[in-house]
Amino acid sequence: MSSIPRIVKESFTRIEPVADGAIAYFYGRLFAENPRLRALFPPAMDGQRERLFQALARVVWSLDAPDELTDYLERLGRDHRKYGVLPEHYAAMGAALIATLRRFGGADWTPEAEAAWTAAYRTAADIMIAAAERDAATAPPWWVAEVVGHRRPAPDLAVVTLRPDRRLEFTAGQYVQVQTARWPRVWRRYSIANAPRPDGTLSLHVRAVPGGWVSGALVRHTRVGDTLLLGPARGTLTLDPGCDRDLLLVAGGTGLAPLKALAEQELAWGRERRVHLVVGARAPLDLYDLPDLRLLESGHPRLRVVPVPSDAPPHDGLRGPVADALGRIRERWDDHEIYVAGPPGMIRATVDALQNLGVPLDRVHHDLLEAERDDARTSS
Ligand SMILES: NC(=O)C1=CN([C@@H]2O[C@H](COP(=O)(O)OP(=O)(O)OC[C@H]3O[C@@H](n4cnc5c(N)ncnc54)[C@H](O)[C@@H]3O)[C@@H](O)[C@H]2O)C=CC1
Repeated sequence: MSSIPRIVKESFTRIEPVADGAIAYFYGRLFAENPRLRALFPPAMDGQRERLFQALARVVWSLDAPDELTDYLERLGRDHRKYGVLPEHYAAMGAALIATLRRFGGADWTPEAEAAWTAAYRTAADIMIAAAERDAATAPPWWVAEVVGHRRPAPDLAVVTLRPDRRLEFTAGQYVQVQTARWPRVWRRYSIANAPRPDGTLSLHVRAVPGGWVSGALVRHTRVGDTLLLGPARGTLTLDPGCDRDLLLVAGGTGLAPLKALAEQELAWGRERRVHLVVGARAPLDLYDLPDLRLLESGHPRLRVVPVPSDAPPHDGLRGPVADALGRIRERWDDHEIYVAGPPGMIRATVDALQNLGVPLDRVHHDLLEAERDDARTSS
């Protein structure tokens, strides 16, 4: 068996403690030697540095799991198309990476380590390039989408409806990356809030978070007729068409978006499954989509929508943390397939509550890791 994984992992453990300096050096060197590449990256590099290191760590630690690694690299290669990355850029990245490792690898950086990293990088780059080329045969690197609807149900919220210039295929529950003209090369993820529609439009639920570049631009500075760029649809928070258990969908704030899409999809399939959509929000004003949800409910007896404002004064409905409300809506959920989306704390509290109610964890689907990653960013 090849010794490359072992050598690469061992030398990577020397780099991890000095990751910040190493990544800063890597980009400094890359841009000094290839000034034109700077234009592919956003003006502020903070999140970028973190993402690069996370991707590198994931590749290094999966070297012993070739199938998983190939899947990941192929996805990475396809996703890099929207940044304008070309095959020739990989050699420049590889040279800067090896130069960085040589500098930060200390006394353990040997010719053997350099040979192992060079071989591993070349293999990874070849997989990414090949996946990007295959993808280019069927899909554009990005879609230009016109804003055809922009509703502000609350000062910091917008429901934005977009019409891509060509059909953007997606499965209910997936997300797209969005770039606004105001913040070139800055991409942010938003869940698509609808099941695929015949006219190809898609809606996003956006809350302007404090200091949020893209979210602020989408809520406050975007009008009907503007255009945005969209990346391809991604994500695994999707329904299993073979599963016939009733559905419980638990949303917190704009985490409603993917769950509304799942509810629409399930209802469009027209099966017997019943759907509970529990919508957590801080205040009644934050139940921004309730009129639409009530309309959907009125046309589908199998759907029940339960709004749960957490910080609202007493009223005649349910209130309090959405996790606490579940046991009051129904005693048992262990016969349901369950999807949860919202802020990381809400996802964690909901999963704990479901576990206490006896629900097996393999029935509970969520994007906690990705929600944490989004939340950790100072600007969204
Ligand atoms: N696939 C997913 O999981 C998606 C997740 N999101 C995430 O959902 C969040 C939505 O943000 P907002 O609308 O501002 O939500 P928010 O801050 O207004 O909270 C929504 C609900 O979650 C509860 N909550 C918030 N923090 C909590 C905590 N630490 N523990 C327990 N409950 C908590 C609130 O009481 C409220 O009921 C964002 O973090 C966004 O990234 C958005 C779309 C998709």
